[in-house]
Order: sequence, then C-alpha cells, then structure tokens
Amino acid sequence: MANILVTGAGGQLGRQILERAGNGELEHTTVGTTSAELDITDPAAVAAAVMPGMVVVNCAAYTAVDAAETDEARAMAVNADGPRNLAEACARVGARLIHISTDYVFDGTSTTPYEPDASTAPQGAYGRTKLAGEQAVLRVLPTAHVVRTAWVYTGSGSDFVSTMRRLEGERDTVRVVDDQVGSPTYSWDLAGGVLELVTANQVHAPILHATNRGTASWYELAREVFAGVGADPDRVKRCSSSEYVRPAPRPAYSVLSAEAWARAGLTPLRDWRDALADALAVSGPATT
Ligand SMILES: NC(=O)C1=CN([C@@H]2O[C@H](COP(=O)(O)OP(=O)(O)OC[C@H]3O[C@@H](n4cnc5c(N)ncnc54)[C@H](O)[C@@H]3O)[C@@H](O)[C@H]2O)C=CC1
Repeated sequence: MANILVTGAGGQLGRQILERAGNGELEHTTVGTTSAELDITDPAAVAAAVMPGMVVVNCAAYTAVDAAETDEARAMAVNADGPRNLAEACARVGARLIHISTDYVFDGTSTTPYEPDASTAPQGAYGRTKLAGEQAVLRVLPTAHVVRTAWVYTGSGSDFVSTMRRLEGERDTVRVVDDQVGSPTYSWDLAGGVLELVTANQVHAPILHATNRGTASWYELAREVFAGVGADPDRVKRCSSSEYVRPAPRPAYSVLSAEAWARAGLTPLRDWRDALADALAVSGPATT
C-alpha cells in the first residue's frame, strides 16, 4: 500500500516528486494520481483514496493565473474545496497532509523577503483561491504543512525557462519584464525539499517557504538562460510590466524567506543559478 500519495501528479512538481521518490531516495512506497485518476474536488473519491498513516502531498491545483480571473468558481473548487476535502479525509483516518501553495497570497509590495507569518493580501483570483485553500487546510487539520513556493520551472514543457530556451532559437531578441523580482525555483530541487519534509518527524511550523536561494527579475532569469545555452544574453531586452499587461496582476516582489525552513532543520535549497545550470543540462532544448 502506498504510504505517500501525490495528487496532481501529472503537473510539474508532482511528476518530479514521483521521479525522485522512485529513484530510491526514500523507503516509502509512493503513488501519484493525476486529475483523471483522482479529482480532489470529489469528496467521496478523496475519502476512498486516503488511508491511515499516509502522507498526502497535494500538488493538484488550478494554476492558470489569468484564466482564474474569469473562472474563479472553478479555481476556488480546485484550490480551496479540493484541499479541504483532502484535509478532512486525512483528519478522519489519521494521515498527514503537505499542501503546496504560492507567493501569490501576498500583495508583492514588500521590499524584504516574506516570512510565513507575513500578512497575506492576494491581488487576484488565483491568489485568493490559494489563500482560501491554505486556510481551509489548517482549519481542518492544524498539523498539516503548507509549503509556499514561487517561480517554479522544470526546464521542459511550457514553463518560463523552456519558453526562453525555445525563443532563443526562434528570435533575434526577446523582451522580458525587469520589474518583477522573485526566486526562480527548479521543481527537481523543490521536490527534494518536499520529500525531506515528508520524512521529517519534528516540524511543527504550519507554514513553510521553499524556493531556490537568491533573487532575480524575469529579465535576469532570461539572460541566465541565454548564457546557459551559449547564446548572447544581450539579446534579451528589458521591458516593464506596463508594456506587457495581462488579465491577472503579478506581484512585483515575490521573494520568500527560507529562514523558517532552515529553523525547522530542513536543508535550504541551493542558489537558483546552480539549479538552473543543472536544469539546462538535464532538459535539452524545448520543442514546443
Ligand atoms: N508553477 C509555479 O510557478 C508555481 C506553482 N505553485 C504551486 O505549486 C503547486 C504545483 O504547481 P505545478 O506543478 O507548477 O502546477 P501544474 O499546473 O503543472 O500542475 C497542477 C496539476 O494539478 C492537476 N489538477 C487540476 N485540477 C485538479 C483536480 N481537480 N484534481 C486533481 N488534480 C487536478 C492538473 O491537471 C495538473 O496536472 C500548485 O499548488 C501551485 O499552486 C506555487 C508557486 C509557483
């Protein structure tokens, strides 16, 4: 029987958690369920899937930040009702829950890294629904862990790093916003951090932040991608968010403090530049 259940296992983070867990890094049996296999908005299906003694890692989410602005009810169902269903099932049978959340619960106006207990003030629908999910989880199951992360990429698929890599092959220059700052986070590293938390026994902090160390703007990240694949980083041109308006507001400052993570005895994630170099070496050029 599985003693780790990863929901949303078809997504960026879920896939990498399964890959790392399957690499023999853990003694646990790990099972992943995609949205087709376990829809977390279905309370009966969730109740049937969660077994006593299990650690449930919820990677399932409605992550389409712009679409959420006009589809908030669906986003709320997945990002708040779903995690609540999981928390209720875990509470009923005595299972643990690790729930993944986001920097979008903050308004992005800080100038210093956000601590887990900093005031939340989401600016858009996605952030509102994710905050509601955090609150539901901790209300129903106070021993659960909420792990907030930010700026996640795998280096393959349609994430920012893959997109920059593809555009490097397609265009002479690329314009990228320089007025949003965060910590680019390699999903492989984040998966390792989450698995460390799975096996940790004495972590009492309800909310933790986990990102790669260091900060960058999207422009700086794009330059690093270009340089990392041997292209001239000066082909990346800076622009401002006002030139690239999207339906949902983006936080200007998304840096999450890793101090609570380290205080809990968990290994800090490495510098984002080192992680990116590995991601570029592993993933190869994107094809879409
Ligand atoms: N990608 C990013 O930059 C960031 C992600 N996060 C959070 O990290 C977590 C993982 O995100 P990613 O892996 O990047 O997202 P993703 O979008 O790659 O994966 C989410 C998965 O959830 C699945 N899903 C959607 N509705 C579902 C449902 N009702 N039942 C079961 N599964 C469902 C989707 O099919 C998808 O496979 C999410 O909680 C997200 O909010 C936080 C900050 C940044």
